[in-house]
Amino acid sequence: MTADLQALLGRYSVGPKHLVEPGPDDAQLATMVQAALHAPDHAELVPYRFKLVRGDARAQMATLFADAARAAGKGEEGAVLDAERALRPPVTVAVVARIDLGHPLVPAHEQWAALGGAISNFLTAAHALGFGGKMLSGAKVRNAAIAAAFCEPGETLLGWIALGTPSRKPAGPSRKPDPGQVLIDWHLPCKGD
Ligand SMILES: Cc1cc2nc3c(=O)[nH]c(=O)nc-3n(C[C@H](O)[C@H](O)[C@H](O)COP(=O)(O)O)c2cc1C
Repeated sequence: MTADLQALLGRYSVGPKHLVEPGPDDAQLATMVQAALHAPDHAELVPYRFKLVRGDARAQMATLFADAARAAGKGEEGAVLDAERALRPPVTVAVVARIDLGHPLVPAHEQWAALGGAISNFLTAAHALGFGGKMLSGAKVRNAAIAAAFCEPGETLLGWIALGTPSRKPAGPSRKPDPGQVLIDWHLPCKGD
């Protein structure tokens, strides 16, 4: 198997609990974004932005997360847990969608598909560079204060990619379905079926 395929087939998500320093540096992050930009993207709209949260900005995001947890009725324990989700990963990348609902050629679902491909390429590049990462969302993406802190009008906060050095290998075997469940020979349905 080629190294490229090994990186692709060996990728797995690593949650914030299992991410430690060091996080990726500027050049490594730029490579991840380059990989994201190589995903299929109809009309090259680049319908997304990645916003880096690192250093002191993590504490600012932690405050937003804790306030959102309190507003959602999670109490002080929930607030501490959610703040921890912002503080633990060495680097977090907020994923912001910029979907043009009125585009004459590219409908919204194609733009979302382009964003999905970008996230996938980003995470595969992170893995190939030796980092762990996980795409995360949760109800807090719909919290008004958090959304306003990350988005311009018309943008949507999809979630965050937590990034760092994995402190452990995946817990068990891959839960992915057999390719045969997904790859199906197509024929025109017979009339009367
Ligand atoms: C847009 C998006 C949001 C996600 N949000 C969460 C989340 O909030 N919590 C979570 O545990 N997994 C979430 N996931 C799934 C994980 O990122 C991951 O894909 C899943 O745990 C499967 O692990 P794997 O990537 O190792 O196959 C999300 C995935 C996507 C694409």
